[in-house]
Amino acid sequence: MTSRDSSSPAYDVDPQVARAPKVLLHEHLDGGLRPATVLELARETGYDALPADDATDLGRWFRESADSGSLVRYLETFAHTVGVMQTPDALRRVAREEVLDLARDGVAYAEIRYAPELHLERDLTLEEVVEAVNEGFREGEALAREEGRRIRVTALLTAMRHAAMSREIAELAVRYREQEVSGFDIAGAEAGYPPTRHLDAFQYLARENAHFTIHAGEAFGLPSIQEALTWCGADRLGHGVRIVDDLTVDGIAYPQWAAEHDQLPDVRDVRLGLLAAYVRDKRVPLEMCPSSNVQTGASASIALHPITLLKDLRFRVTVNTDNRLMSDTSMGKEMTLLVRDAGWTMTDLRWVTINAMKSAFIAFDQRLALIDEVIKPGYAELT
Ligand SMILES: O=c1[nH]cnc2c1ncn2[C@H]1C[C@H](O)[C@@H](CO)O1
Ligand SMILES: [Zn+2]
Repeated sequence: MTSRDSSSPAYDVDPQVARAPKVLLHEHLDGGLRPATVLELARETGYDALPADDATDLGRWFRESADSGSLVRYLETFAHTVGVMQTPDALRRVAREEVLDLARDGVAYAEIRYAPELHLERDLTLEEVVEAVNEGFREGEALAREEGRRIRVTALLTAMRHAAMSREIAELAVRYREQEVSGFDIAGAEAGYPPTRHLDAFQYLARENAHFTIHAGEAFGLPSIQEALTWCGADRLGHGVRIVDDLTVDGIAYPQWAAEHDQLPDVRDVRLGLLAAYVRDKRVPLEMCPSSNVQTGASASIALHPITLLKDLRFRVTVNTDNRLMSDTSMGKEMTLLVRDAGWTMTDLRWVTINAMKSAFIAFDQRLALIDEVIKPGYAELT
């Protein structure tokens, strides 16, 4: 059984983790709605296909449906969030609330991604979608400031890997680069849709000196990671968890070793293949999302999630939520789980937070300022 035990008791965010400044590089706008907002927007916009009519039941439905052990089935749940995000007001509200929720979770900097092409059912233009979301992000930042919380959010524009709009979306991202759109991504079902399908978009972005990340090494293994990095030139990997397929433990391929052991290996027994060594040597940021991976079957549990091994091997690991609604999670919860189930310390959390800030798509001086003025002092205050 690879899916998460959905009957496990609710747990609280560790109080010290709650106070720590956080950086989030991998969160989907359409995966982070409040259940009550999904219900209200459905009512307002006439969307009548929701599977529950009460916020608690709906939240549970999303989490349990996403607990399928399959990325493809996990992605089916997005029909209901995307379904209610088809008007400027709805997009603005969702964006505003997400920023506020992240700020309350202690997030100081976030890159939130979404696929503009999924929000055209009611004749919005791609530009109208981006502008509505941007307005919501700015409103969310202002509301957070009123609560005494400082957060900055930039957008990543995603193209769906099964579709054929990546070049257009890449151009859109470049057009809005001065308006807090910091990069580009491809997402959706991975198997059967290799990153090189979108080479034209990536080569365009490279010519424009623009940044992009690619969902790779989540539901499909090393060839996807190899293509994303060496053919497409991705700055970061979305998930990248399957890079462990290129490790050996005592001469045994890691997946086989892991199937036979109920623990993580000693790092001294681990050897890196050429691709894994390349990822570590080049400091390629891995946008890892532990709970999401347990739900889609990429990892058996948080305790056995490769993020801990990769951290101990000093890969450039970052911790992310992916989809707070589908995983019933937050940055505080992901970090608490790593402390509780995988033995992480506050020093580890500080390290991955600085890793994430270094790997963000905003300008170097701005990243440095957040590290020196927010993250380091924030962690110093915890002790
Ligand atoms: O973890 C994921 N892997 C691949 N695609 C994903 C994941 N989470 C969300 N998506 C898809 C579904 C959304 O509708 C889309 C844009 O945010 O991205
Ligand atoms: Zn994702």
